[in-house]
Amino acid sequence: MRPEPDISAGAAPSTEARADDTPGKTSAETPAQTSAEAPARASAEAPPVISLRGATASLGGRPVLRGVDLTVRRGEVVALLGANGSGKSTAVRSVVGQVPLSGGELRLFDTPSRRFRDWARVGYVPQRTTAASGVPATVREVVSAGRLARRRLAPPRAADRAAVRRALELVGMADRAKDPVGALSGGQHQRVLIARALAGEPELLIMDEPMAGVDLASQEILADTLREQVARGATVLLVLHELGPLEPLIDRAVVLRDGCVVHDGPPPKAVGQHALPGHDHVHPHAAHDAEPIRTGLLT
Ligand SMILES: Nc1ncnc2c1ncn2[C@@H]1O[C@H](COP(=O)(O)OP(=O)(O)OP(=O)(O)O)[C@@H](O)[C@H]1O
Repeated sequence: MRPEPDISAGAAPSTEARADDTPGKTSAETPAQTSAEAPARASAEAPPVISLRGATASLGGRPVLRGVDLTVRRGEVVALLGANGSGKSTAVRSVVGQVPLSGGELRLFDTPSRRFRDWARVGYVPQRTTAASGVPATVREVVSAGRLARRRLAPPRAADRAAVRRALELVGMADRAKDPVGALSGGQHQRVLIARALAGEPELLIMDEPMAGVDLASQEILADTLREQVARGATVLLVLHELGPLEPLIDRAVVLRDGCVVHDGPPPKAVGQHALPGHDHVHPHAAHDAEPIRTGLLT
């Protein structure tokens, strides 16, 4: 079982986890910030950032992932789709080390997960919960937590404060920096959680249903924010129920059903009747005898 990492969703990696670490890259050195390398995005030749092979995992004694293969290459924006309970959250939680794999292989930035320590390269926005609304912290404090993995326990420096400010501006929350997070609407709260992940200037951004329960205005801000991350060369894995305003950004969709991948390719189009709840989507490229793909876009 792998140790559970602390990543930019909250705390800096533990001292133990860093014991055999090689010196991490500075944000200035990371590929995500190197515009000359940006053309590699979405290329089949780009190196894999996430590689799950035959991944299996169980929760509460029940198999939830049953042999998942998922590759996300540098610069790609991949949507993980599927009906409720198909295993999407479990798959991304296994990628960030919160759910141990019982079998298969996970590599991050071409490093076996058991040896991966460079969590500052990863930004994770978990599925939204209401738990944080009771936390007596300001918006700036929550977003600043996203720098901890980069600061490595050192006091915040000008670069840290600037990154926090930039992240707050990106999600349109700069004017709320001093407000308690408990005073925010659901959509604003989600924007703060995304700003927390962005403050770490991650190369890989993983978001679990970032649009769920978010008002239209916040959705548009989040779509713009993501567009900006994609433009700077970030690699993105998104758990989504429907593509919605993010559709133009998605390079590829992976659809899960009952813990197995049933589609890996172009994002399914959800238009007209296909967008109605409960519709079983059949992808145009599916084999003739393939069962309908329940994309979970709206189910
Ligand atoms: N902590 C847990 N203990 C036991 N079973 C769990 C736990 N967390 C999730 N499950 C079960 O694992 C299965 C997959 O859950 P998961 O949250 O990964 O699905 P999902 O595709 O993300 O669903 P949703 O779209 O509803 O978020 C579900 O049947 C769920 O009930």
